[in-house]
Amino acid sequence: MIYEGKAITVKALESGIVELKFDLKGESVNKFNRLTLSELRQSVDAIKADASIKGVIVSSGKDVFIVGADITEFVENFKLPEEQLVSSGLEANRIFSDFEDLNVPTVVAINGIALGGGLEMCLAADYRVMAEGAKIGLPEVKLGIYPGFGGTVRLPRLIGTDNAVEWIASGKENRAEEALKVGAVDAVVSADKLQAAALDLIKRAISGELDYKAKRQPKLEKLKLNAIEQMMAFETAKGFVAGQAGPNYPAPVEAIKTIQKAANFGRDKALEVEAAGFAKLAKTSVAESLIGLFLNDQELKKKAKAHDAIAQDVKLAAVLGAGIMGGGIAYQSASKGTPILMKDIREEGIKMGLGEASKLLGKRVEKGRMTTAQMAESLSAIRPTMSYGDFGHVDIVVEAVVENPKVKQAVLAEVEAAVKEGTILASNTSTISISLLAKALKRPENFVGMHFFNPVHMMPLVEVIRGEKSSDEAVATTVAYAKKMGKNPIVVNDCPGFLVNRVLFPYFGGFSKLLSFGVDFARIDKVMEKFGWPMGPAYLSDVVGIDTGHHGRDVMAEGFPDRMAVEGRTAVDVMYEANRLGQKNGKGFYAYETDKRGKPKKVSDPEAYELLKSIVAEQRELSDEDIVNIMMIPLCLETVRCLEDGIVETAAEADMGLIYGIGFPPFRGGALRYIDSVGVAEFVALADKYADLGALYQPTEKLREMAKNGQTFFG
Ligand SMILES: NC(=O)c1ccc[n+]([C@@H]2O[C@H](COP(=O)([O-])OP(=O)(O)OC[C@H]3O[C@@H](n4cnc5c(N)ncnc54)[C@H](O)[C@@H]3O)[C@@H](O)[C@H]2O)c1
Repeated sequence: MIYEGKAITVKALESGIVELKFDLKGESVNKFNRLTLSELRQSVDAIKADASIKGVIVSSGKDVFIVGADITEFVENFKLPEEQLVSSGLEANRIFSDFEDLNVPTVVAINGIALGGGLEMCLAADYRVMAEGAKIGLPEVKLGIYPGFGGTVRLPRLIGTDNAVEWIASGKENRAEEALKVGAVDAVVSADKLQAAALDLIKRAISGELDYKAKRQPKLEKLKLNAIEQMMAFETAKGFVAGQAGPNYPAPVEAIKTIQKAANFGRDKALEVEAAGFAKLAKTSVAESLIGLFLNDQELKKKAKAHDAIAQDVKLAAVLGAGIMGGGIAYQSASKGTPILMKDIREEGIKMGLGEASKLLGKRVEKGRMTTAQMAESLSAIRPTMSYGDFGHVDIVVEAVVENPKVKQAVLAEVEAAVKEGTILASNTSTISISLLAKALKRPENFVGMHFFNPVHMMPLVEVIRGEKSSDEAVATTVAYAKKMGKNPIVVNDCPGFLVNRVLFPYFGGFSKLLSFGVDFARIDKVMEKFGWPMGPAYLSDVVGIDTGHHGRDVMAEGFPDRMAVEGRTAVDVMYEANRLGQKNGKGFYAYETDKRGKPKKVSDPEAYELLKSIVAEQRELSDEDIVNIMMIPLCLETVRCLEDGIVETAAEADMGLIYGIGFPPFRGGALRYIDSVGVAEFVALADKYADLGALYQPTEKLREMAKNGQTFFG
């Protein structure tokens, strides 16, 4: 044994060939944590010191090669001052360069996924052999940073600037055939032949049949592009990538700028450019938010998994109501492999639900994601019915009829009588308290909320609501069913609006205030879209439906009269009374025309402006910053209240709920991380500045305490 550590071993294979194997003890995958990096340093030194070594094969003892850096370590690491980040980056890079500079040939056997630092390790070797099923890529931009172990230097020198820019700026994972095509790897073989192929390569390099030094050389030199070619490649790429990523996600463009800046340098100088840019990105709030988001998502998955032990298997589901939501739920369940009965009281309802499902399936066939046979199979897994005939075999029923407590209670009592004892009943209500609906049931312990978002097939979140009497089994089974449907479930406690809508309505409260000050809604939309929302509040109201918003607002006002009570006529009342219901009837805040592709296109409508004149209480001149604050403060404070009231258990779940449920700008990390990034004390002071706008702008006592004590939501 030449080296033996907890993450890496180096041992002799045969006639001067050694194997450097990554196999992190106590973990299911290999990752580049501090330990692995320091052991790589020692391994490389040990190889260097042993003159008998003639060649090195790098391999993995796990199913994956190396999944990338240990992202949990980023949080601590990135707190270091920028200069220290640069120097630790350069120190890490010296290890990879020393490995690359070994006086003997090196071959990597990529048996499974090799991402980020994992791929950068491979790039430092002379030759790469890849197993057919493996995937490689540099996904760092998804975390608001770029590759920092030489990826921006070695990849363009190996596969050409255009390909490297595409790989790095998109962060995509690449299959073996793509990797081979662009020259990122030298050979692709079936998994069982990988070791033999690596051995064969190294022997040929040792014997001199392959010139490994010539193979290595381009990675040590400047890029092979003349000035004009460079300008063409980089300027076009920057423009295109900036357009795709948008101004709030700087990392992809920074990566291109770095490749460009280092284009005329040899490896070592180029690595210095990379390290400087990496440290800058690591210190941005975008990187902090996106890394936080990744870690929050991990926490969410862990929490959802904890329910598995007591969850019942859902073999057959049912949905009541074949409307917008019912149709979407049926499609999602069937296409993910759980057959579902779809019941409605109206023939047209069923036709609509089925029509919606077959439209969505048809689109998947069109895009080549599904065969027509699979489409037929999914469609036949949706069984439309107008009776409770087969409900005796159903494991879970999702109720998605109209949003009316009396109707829902009646329907739930009716279905309870038609199902077996252990069947879980779940309501897809958007706002009505689960404990209230449970009052109509004989077995309230089997009842929970299962709140999907529209459109069901697109929106990743499902809120699973635990009512006062819901059992752990009912919650666990619903969580498991949501996961099986490909969704991210978050368990929340009961209150009107649950987490997401309880937080969304105060945001609309802010919107109402702005309109009462005479601010143009189209300007508000623009400002909030620039802030990072996928659509502004006026457009969102039109998409959701003014009637839905109007109704929800009243339910929330009843639930939280101290701060959500409606004061006088608002913009939503005006629109509702004028029968401007939004996209569904072609006019709301905007008017809607159909574009060439048959999609609704919003246009300005003077009539809407005329109507809104009646609700302007007082004309105020407000800056764009005021608009953001007036919209965001109520949303953030309500999220704080949800956490304090125990509606949601952790800050991570609250933030992820908003990102997955309503498209809160991911680069801002969620409402609570947004407060952290403003500074808790600064945020409280900001809210106090708008105190005249009412109770929605009132920080909680606990938040004031946090501000005083210098606490944050995320460490
Ligand atoms: N639309 C959304 O954006 C959205 C989002 C999340 C949750 N929700 C909630 O989902 C539920 C359904 O909303 P929707 O937008 O799909 O409504 P919808 O009006 O499109 O559909 C409701 C369907 O229920 C049917 N129905 C009525 N009474 C019934 C009964 N007794 N048995 C069976 N079917 C019956 C109706 O015929 C209709 O087809 C509501 O509680 C709503 O608050 C809606």
